[in-house]
Amino acid sequence: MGGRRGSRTQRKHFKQSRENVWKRPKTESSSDPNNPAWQPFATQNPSFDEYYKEQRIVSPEEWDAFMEMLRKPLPAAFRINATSQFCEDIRSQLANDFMKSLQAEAIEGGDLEPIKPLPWYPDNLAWQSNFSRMQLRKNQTLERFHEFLKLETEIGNISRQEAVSMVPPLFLDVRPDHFVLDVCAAPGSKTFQLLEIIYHSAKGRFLPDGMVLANDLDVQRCNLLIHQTKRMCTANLIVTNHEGQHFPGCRSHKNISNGSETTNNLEQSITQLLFDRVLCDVPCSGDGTLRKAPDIWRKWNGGMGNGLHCLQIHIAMRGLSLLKVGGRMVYSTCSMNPVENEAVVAEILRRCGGSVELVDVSNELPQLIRRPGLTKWKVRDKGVWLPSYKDARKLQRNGIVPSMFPSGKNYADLTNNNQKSENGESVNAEDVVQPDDTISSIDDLEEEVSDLPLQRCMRIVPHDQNTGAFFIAVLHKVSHLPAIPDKSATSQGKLSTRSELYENLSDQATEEINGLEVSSVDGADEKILEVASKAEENISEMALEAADEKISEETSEVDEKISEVALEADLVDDEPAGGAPESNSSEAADKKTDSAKTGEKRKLQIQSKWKGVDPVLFFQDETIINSIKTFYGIDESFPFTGHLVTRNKDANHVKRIYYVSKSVKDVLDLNFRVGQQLKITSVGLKMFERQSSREGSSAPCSFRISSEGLPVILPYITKQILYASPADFKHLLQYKSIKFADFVDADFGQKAADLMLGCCVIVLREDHVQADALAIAIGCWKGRSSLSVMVTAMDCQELLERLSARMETEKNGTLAPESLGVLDKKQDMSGENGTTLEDHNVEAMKIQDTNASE
Ligand SMILES: C[S@@+](CC[C@H](N)C(=O)[O-])C[C@H]1O[C@@H](n2cnc3c(N)ncnc32)[C@H](O)[C@@H]1O
Repeated sequence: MGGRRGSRTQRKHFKQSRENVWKRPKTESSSDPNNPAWQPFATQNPSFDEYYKEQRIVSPEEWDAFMEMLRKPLPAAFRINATSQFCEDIRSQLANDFMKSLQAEAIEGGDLEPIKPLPWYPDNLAWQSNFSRMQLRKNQTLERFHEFLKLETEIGNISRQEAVSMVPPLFLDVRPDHFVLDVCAAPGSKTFQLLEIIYHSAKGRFLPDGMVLANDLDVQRCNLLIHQTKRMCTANLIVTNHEGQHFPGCRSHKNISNGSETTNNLEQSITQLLFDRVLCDVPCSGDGTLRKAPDIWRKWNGGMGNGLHCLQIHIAMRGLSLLKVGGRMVYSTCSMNPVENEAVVAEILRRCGGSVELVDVSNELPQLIRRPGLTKWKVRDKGVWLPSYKDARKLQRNGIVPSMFPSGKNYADLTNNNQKSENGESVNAEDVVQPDDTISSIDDLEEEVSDLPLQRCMRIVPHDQNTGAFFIAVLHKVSHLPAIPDKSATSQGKLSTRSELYENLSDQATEEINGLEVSSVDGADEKILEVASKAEENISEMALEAADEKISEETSEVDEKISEVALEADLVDDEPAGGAPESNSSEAADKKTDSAKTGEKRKLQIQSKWKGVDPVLFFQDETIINSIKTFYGIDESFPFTGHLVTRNKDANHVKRIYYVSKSVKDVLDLNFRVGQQLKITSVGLKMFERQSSREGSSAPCSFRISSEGLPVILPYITKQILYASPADFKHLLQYKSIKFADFVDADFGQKAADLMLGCCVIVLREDHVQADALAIAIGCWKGRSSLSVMVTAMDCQELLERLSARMETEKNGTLAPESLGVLDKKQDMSGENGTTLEDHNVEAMKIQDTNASE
């Protein structure tokens, strides 16, 4: 079953592409070679050649090899889900079965290695196949491999992900207790990987201490991410929907114990949302994915990166301000453009003035071939090369800012001999050209070279190891960020008026760029106005950081008020959440007005209620909680109180109860205290679902355990749980519903008959005395005369095959699939009993248990 026992949800709506869905939509004619209108993609673009030759991203001698590789299709890469209970089976199937059986085909086709583990990925968990899609369909051996890839992806045991895209999470050095922020997370490949790393290093513990907060600006992509990560079955994930550059700080100035709000636990809760690790996989022009998305050849132009540079800096700066001192942040793009890469890293280093270091990670992942970051590059704008910012000024290129250049210098400061920025404030010493730097004539200046250690950045180029291209920089926060004024678009580029900014950005807003649709007029307007107003107000990320970190008593009080007011305002038109008191609406409104004056910036983030987003509420209905505990005999040691949440305001009609880890619970507690600054689109692991069938409502407990939640609670269940022999377990998977009298093990049949009506858990009896979290177990329905599985047909098939394969491998002789009467897959799935109870409804329940209405 997928992921950590797998989410059994239908994935058909999300099939198009998990990794790449945020990219440009393919036109019908461009994607289907069988369509008569289909034309092969042009795989050249003269401006691309000119741009990158000039940037010298590879040496002139390598240019042809680089271009040749860019024109070849990208080999398929995938990762085995390290937390899947079949991880080892799959790894061994790849190494022992497919590697050998595919070898002959590969040699025939001229490839030496058909599939191979990526040497730099730990534990042989990531693989690359050298077959193209067409080849995979060619013959039976390949088709079998193709089917394997499809099924295991569907189940969640493997994830298709571009090899280079797997690199950034590996450099984050994530540990099981870390709080990790994934700022631009959708569609979630790296979030999934981060969670895997947390779980894997937590050594099988189903509730690690850490958590991942995955954020994305685009709500639809957030939904894709939620779907994708469902397969992880994790209680340690929060998904939010914010602009990364304005991600809320959630600073609470009350040091409240957890217990005062939701529990009696006296542990101190967190008072600010800070992270041990931050991943900024920012929106970019994406030309590193040319091999996978060849339509980029046609769309590519030299200005694409310029339009994203400032946003990338803002997102990265916000990421750094949310990072704990001592923490690590990875900045990455799938672009080859230095303006989106080294220039951004250089600018954040300058802004952080020594509080952030670029880490030399040359000793980490030594088998990954990478090249050092560039220290010199040029900027191209509207077909003209600009070696330094002075050229941009000369040519009045308003869209170009000093930080795009290697030196980051604003020559206006030089020529004006002025140590003040344009808004009159002192600028960061590192940005000012010092006297001994003075250039006698700025016309002398040709090519700029950065004096920052940008060679520590990593560039992955396609022809080094047959991949896409990627850029990665690893940053370490050594101390609090300095409080310095913003020197973003306005002060740097003399873009002092809204109209200038508008014009500048409109020029750039011509392309649909990865993850950021700047082509739409509305979208562009919104972005432009936002940047313009930001520039006018001179509100910087640094100022926010300063406010966060060097907060005075006074501001602290103000913030607290804002939070309280926001919370109260929330409560006026909503029901109390988390046991917080109700408030008087006019008072709240007054307070809100006062606070609004003092906290204009923050007000934007603290909306009293997030429109269109279900509230997150702690579930505290003791009657229901106790009925669940009693029915399933849940051991007292299972942390229940304060860990259950719902998204339904109507306590009487709660359909799903989600479980959250301690780390997520702490963040939710904090979020309530700060007036729900986080716009949470998804949180928690679906643990219990209300039975709505006729039989279900007559069962003693109206909630069943969901498939996703089962692994977490399994070790704590003492009632409604049975251990089936391999033969009976397989029969259940095969026939889906079995009468008590028909079980091979009559004793088991009798025990099943003795269970209470309703949901129960059947564990595969191995050597376990007691089920542990890694045991193979399925949710079933105990009807009046039979037991029915509550698992999707696809998951049943996967489980059956995996169990059969395991048993064959173990060669214990007695449990060969044939001897267990395992039916042919097709026969099995097409039968009436193929209907399963996943996503149960009344009808499904009736069909499954044919005797239910007796
Ligand atoms: C390169 S993709 C991220 C890919 C993702 N990390 C993964 O591995 O699956 C960039 C993402 O940034 C999002 N995005 C664009 N602008 C953003 C912003 N201002 N704040 C946060 N996310 C943003 C896009 O919606 C897109 O999903």
